[in-house]
Amino acid sequence: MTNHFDDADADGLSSATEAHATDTPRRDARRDAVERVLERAVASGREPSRRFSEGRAQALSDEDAVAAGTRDDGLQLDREERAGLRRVDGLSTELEDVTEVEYRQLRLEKVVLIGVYAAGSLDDAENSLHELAALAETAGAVVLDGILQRRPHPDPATYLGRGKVEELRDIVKACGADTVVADTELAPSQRRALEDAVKVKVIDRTAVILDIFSQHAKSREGKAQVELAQLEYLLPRLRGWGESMSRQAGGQVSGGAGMGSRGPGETKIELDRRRIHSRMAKLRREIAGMKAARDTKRASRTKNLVPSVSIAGYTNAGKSSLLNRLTKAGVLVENQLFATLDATVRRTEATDGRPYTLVDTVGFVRNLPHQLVEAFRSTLEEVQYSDLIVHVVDAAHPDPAGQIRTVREVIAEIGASDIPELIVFNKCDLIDDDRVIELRGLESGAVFVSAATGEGIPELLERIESLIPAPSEHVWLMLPYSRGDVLSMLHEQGSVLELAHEESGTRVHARIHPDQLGLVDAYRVDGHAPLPEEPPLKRKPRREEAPVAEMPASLPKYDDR
Ligand SMILES: Nc1nc2c(ncn2[C@@H]2O[C@H](COP(=O)(O)OP(=O)(O)OP(=O)(O)O)[C@@H](O)[C@H]2O)c(=O)[nH]1
Ligand SMILES: [Mg+2]
Repeated sequence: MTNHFDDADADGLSSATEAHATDTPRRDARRDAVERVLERAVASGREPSRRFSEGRAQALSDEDAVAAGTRDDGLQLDREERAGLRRVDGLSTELEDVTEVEYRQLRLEKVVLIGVYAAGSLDDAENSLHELAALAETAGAVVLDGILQRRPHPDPATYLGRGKVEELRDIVKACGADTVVADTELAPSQRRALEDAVKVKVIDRTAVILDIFSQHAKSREGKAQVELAQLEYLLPRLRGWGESMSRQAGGQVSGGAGMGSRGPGETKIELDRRRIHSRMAKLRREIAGMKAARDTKRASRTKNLVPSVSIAGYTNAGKSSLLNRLTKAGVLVENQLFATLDATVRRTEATDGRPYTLVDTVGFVRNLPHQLVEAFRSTLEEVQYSDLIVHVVDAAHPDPAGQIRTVREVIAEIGASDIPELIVFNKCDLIDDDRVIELRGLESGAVFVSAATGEGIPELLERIESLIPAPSEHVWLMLPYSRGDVLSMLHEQGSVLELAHEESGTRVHARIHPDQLGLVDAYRVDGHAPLPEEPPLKRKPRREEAPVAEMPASLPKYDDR
């Protein structure tokens, strides 16, 4: 058997305090561990050899490459708070310490990753493993080692094949890991069998993502939804005496159930189940209540006829950076997965004065746990009801097509695939011209920007403005000074194109929504005549600016009928 964990590495990693002190040693350690695993996989799988030093996480950017972007933001609001969430070494999570109901409060620390890939899909497995390592690290763990096994399908009983399970047990023992993380969603029975074999906690990708979400959710609704998702995940995975005894009764296992199957007893499990069910019911009720409040809020936005643009995309693509760049919103930006977990809505204005909202959303990830798709409809709901989806893609990522596919799948899952989509390749400061050509081939209508340098942002704004629905009706009005309310309605919801203060009132040329025509009918001076040729758009005069002196010639004469 290969030496999975040589001493030099062990030294570097055993001092987890050091690794926690700054990000770089952690990241280096993660990268080393993942590369070791991949090298082994290549050696055993006889895949064509390749360079792993190029390997990068599916989502996490290369630290050096994004450093410039990170430094420039200056908007890392709760970064310190976030850093405080990183776990402390020494809180060991031996399987026996963890009662089943507390299973959801994982304390990941020293983890070993495992994955299975089919022949020919090593590239994909590599990306996925890097991403899993990044996820584990975001959750606060240090990645020590791992096993990648090539086989057509995971073993239905133990995920890895029997020989590999033994190897895994040795690796876990040798490096003192306390958790094994599988790069997939494990069936409850697989997880159980693996735990019995390796004697430490085994969790899957879904559990890691849920854990990250639970650490980072901030709003009351976000927290409630994550808890609900966790309980949903937990429920079929409760285990205890009851089960292992019935297994014994069936003659399957005798005495070898292992410490992982020692549970708090059948009654306790039943009690837990009931408690979980009632907690879930309570959470569902609470969420329904909060949803009503959110709907009202959104309805008032919809009622205002303000178009909404949602910024969606793979996690770490730079959505929040882009929102900050577009609106100076001050949203947390981190080279971390799922930095954003609650929707941030910002109101902004097109160059012609039309207001619209920009919504930052939670990042998408491959194999998004289905419990979370359900649970995160709240942030994704903003996507569902938006007029335009700005789909941000990390241009410097090794597999942008894969990311785009994943995001579109989730968009389809939430029933938003009929909303217009604008692909934006971000982080263009990191790519060369060849790459631009390649990406253009992938998505011909895309805009290329850099949230870090501001490159391409004006063009992006222009494209957004051209794609959001514009108030379609032109009206020419003579508003008496007593109707300041109508004028402000035009400013807020429509688009005021020209305006002149005259003796008897304000003369206005504006674009409004068809269902607002009734509100201004009394003041129309265009006599509902066929609309003239559309005049060129002009920037809306600021309200404090001096009134426009003269009316343009295109304006019809005031008709005193
Ligand atoms: N070099 C470079 N880095 C960027 C750019 N835009 C964002 N980044 C970096 O990419 C990382 C992720 O940015 P975020 O804005 O947090 O990404 P996000 O898509 O909101 O991520 P989640 O909220 O985690 O889904 C940060 O380290 C940013 O500084 C860019 O244009 N160029
Ligand atoms: Mg974000």
